[in-house]
Amino acid sequence: MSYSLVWLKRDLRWQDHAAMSAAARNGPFACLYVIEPGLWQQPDMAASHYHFIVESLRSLYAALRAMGGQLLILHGDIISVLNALYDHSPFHTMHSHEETGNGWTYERDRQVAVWCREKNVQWQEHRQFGVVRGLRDRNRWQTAWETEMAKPLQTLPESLQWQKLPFDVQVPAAAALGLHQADPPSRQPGGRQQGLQALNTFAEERCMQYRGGISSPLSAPTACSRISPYLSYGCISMRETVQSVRRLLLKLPEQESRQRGGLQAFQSRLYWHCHFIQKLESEPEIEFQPMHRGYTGLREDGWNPLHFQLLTEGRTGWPLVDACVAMLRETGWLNFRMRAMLVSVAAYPLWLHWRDVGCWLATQFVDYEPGIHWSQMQMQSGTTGMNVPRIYNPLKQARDHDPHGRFVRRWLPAMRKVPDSWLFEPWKMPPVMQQQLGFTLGQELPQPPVELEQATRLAKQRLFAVRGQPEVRAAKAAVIEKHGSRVSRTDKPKRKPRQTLPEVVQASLFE
Ligand SMILES: Cc1cc2nc3c(=O)[nH]c(=O)nc-3n(C[C@H](O)[C@H](O)[C@H](O)COP(=O)(O)OP(=O)(O)OC[C@H]3O[C@@H](n4cnc5c(N)ncnc54)[C@H](O)[C@@H]3O)c2cc1C
Repeated sequence: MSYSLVWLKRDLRWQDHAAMSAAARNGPFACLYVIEPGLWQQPDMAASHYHFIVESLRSLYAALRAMGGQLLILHGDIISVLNALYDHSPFHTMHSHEETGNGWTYERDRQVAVWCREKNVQWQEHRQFGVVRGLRDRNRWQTAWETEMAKPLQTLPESLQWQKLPFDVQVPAAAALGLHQADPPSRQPGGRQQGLQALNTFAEERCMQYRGGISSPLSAPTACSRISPYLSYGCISMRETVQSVRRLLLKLPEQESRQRGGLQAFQSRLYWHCHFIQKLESEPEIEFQPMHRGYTGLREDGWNPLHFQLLTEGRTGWPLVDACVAMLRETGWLNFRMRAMLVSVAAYPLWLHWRDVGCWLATQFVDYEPGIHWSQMQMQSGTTGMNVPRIYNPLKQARDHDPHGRFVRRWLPAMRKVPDSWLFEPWKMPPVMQQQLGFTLGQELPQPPVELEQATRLAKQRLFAVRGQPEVRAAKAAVIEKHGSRVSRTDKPKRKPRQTLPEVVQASLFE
């Protein structure tokens, strides 16, 4: 008897799984995950992503087995794997979730569509977030998001007809896929249980620190929810997350204002998750080209390999920047503000193009989600054309968010010897003092490669010269029309009408 195939991608769960639920309601089905060598050769992919995925697959494998089923995990390019399965036992339908991935997965999906047509296999793609494929009108987007989030969770029928296939699990070592980067030793572990644990501990307790706690790199690791990798690889679904938060909010007594405030602010971030992914879904080119094409050529010719090397090695000399790189290496995670600051330093004083910096950061973030990542890379580099460029000064950020140097001293051992008065600009310590403390400038204490204020001013001038061009100004409206948020214009309860919408809305993200 023929069956349906469920192709799992960034949706490593069975709960609230539209693709699996549709297949299971339609008779016998089999579940497949493919480890595709081509994907792992892309410059934005890293060993940490792979290990996280393998851990998540392990927990899903056990869960399906406990239900009497099977998770096929096969290694090879997707077309060969589909051919092998089809040649062994042909299937009539393939179900998967819509994926807003990188350029490689986009191209691969086109090939899969061709294969399905040739084999007469019906490929049904289901929505997994509030992201709309083929979106025509951004104005009604938020309403569509609300509708999607309010739908009942997808369930599996009580009696399941598993199609078992005689293929052994194939999980190559990371090195066999060419993944040689170190796995951050304190990275969040993959798996649904771990995702639920992060969500529950946050919703019940940690959310009380959310407001006011998410900006400093000291408090953010516990004040933030830390669910990002579990959403990125689909260990938990967006809908179940939104619904569980809303249920909790309904139950909360009015006087629990700290918890309520935290959960409400968190909820707005969940909305932003889909809002940013929608940009890449609507325009896959923004992985490679500026969102506003008028900024093409802005940084292309100025690539400075030394600046890039100092940044990626965490040796820029600006203590907060270098401490963030050290933390990333150890944990694979940073809070929003510190991510934005790293990109800002790269894009302005170091004048590095967002694409290469973005590939490097993608390999550092365990939660790498192409839609959020590339939209944010462009926003923080000033190439969207629609957001007022926000430039984070790393010295000011350090004064505001790590005034006593606890963070930098934790991550940069050399900083432990630096007296408080030189905490923010240690390279300015008089030579005698450096000698007394046993420092050699340029070694234990790197010296910034540029003078921060001057280099930032020059970068701003270059950016604003492009921004001021009449044709660039004229093209801005089309970018807003396609990608801008409409939250305060159409769907949000109206308080004060505002004109410069995207900038106003984004402000909430800079806490
Ligand atoms: C340059 C840059 C690159 C980024 N790349 C990624 C990425 O690859 N993957 C990723 O998940 N997030 C990315 N972010 C957004 C944000 O920094 C992370 O989502 C957040 O730090 C994850 O931690 P959390 O789950 O504890 O967040 P919380 O603050 O607890 O937020 C809950 C969820 O809301 C979503 N969210 C939060 N902030 C944002 C935001 N600003 N934009 C869109 N969605 C948001 C995420 O899904 C997050 O898991 C990036 C931000 C910047 C500035």
